[in-house]
Amino acid sequence: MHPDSLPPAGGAFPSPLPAALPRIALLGTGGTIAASARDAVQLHDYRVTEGVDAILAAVPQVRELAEVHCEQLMNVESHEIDDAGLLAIARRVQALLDDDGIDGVVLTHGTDTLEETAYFLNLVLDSAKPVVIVGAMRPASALSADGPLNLLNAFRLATCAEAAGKGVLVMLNDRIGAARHVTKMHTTATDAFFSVEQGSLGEIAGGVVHFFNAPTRRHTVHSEFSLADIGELPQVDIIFDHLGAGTHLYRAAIAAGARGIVLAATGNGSLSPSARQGAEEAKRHGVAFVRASRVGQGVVTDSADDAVLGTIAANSLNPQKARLLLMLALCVTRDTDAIRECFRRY
Ligand SMILES: NC(=O)CC[C@H](N)C(=O)O
Repeated sequence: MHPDSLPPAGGAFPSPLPAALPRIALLGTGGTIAASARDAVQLHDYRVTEGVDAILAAVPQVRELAEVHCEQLMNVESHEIDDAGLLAIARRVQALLDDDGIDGVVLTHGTDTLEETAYFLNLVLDSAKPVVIVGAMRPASALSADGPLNLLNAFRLATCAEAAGKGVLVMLNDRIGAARHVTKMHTTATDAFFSVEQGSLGEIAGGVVHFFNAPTRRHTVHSEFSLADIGELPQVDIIFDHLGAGTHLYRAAIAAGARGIVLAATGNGSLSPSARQGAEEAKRHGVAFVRASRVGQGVVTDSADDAVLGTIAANSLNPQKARLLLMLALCVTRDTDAIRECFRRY
């Protein structure tokens, strides 16, 4: 060894200053990740009881990855979140992303409507900083609870340079989902989330983030939608079509002030006779009408009837995501062709 590289007599080299940890905001909204049940084998009948501080305290390893700024936005099951709550979440996330002292955001959320919040944020947030939404399928009190590892993985992702600029990401069961594609496909299993068309963006294995894909649809900094343009979200209702459907739900939606209707149509966006009458009624009232599919996979293709009825194909968005895109589109335009273009672009 060269004498210069020897430690000074009687001591080690002065240790380098520890690198500053990324500063991540952890926002709690509730859900199963924040829930507990009466005993460890009670997996499905539980209540939201834990604050986001307690969720974080259960995973001390997070503190090795990030300096955490914790905030409780609400503490509810995600099927209780309304449009005003969604907007409030989005505005707070944006404010934190605008803060130079914050490098990324992790949001805990119930899984039932997680994909809706994820897709909405993906469309409205104006930042390339990582935003990761995380939930759990088993309550915190359960044997083999999945929340703690999901949370650690969410921080691994939010502190990974590669996660920047990829839109809003969803972390459950080791897999990285893109907000545009990921959807809940199982009622109770820990592998409840899938991205059917695109597959996962990547996974966390061996504690390391691995990306395999990137989102192809516009999002975040490339999206034309902005929270600044939104006062409140317009009413858009989803109607589920089926054999033997009636026309009353279309009339009710229009009478209740809907500015848009999304049809969870059969097959490739086919309209039952009642849905067709509903679309005609919507057109008479200037209500936008989107044909999504109840099938769960595939693109709803354009139809010659769209020109007659003024209907809009939802591309591959499921009805609940099509609803969010239609709400945002209606904030900026009433033009059917412009809304059609949104469904091709996002
Ligand atoms: N696994 C879950 O998070 C579902 C629990 C609850 N229904 C929610 O969405 O908040």
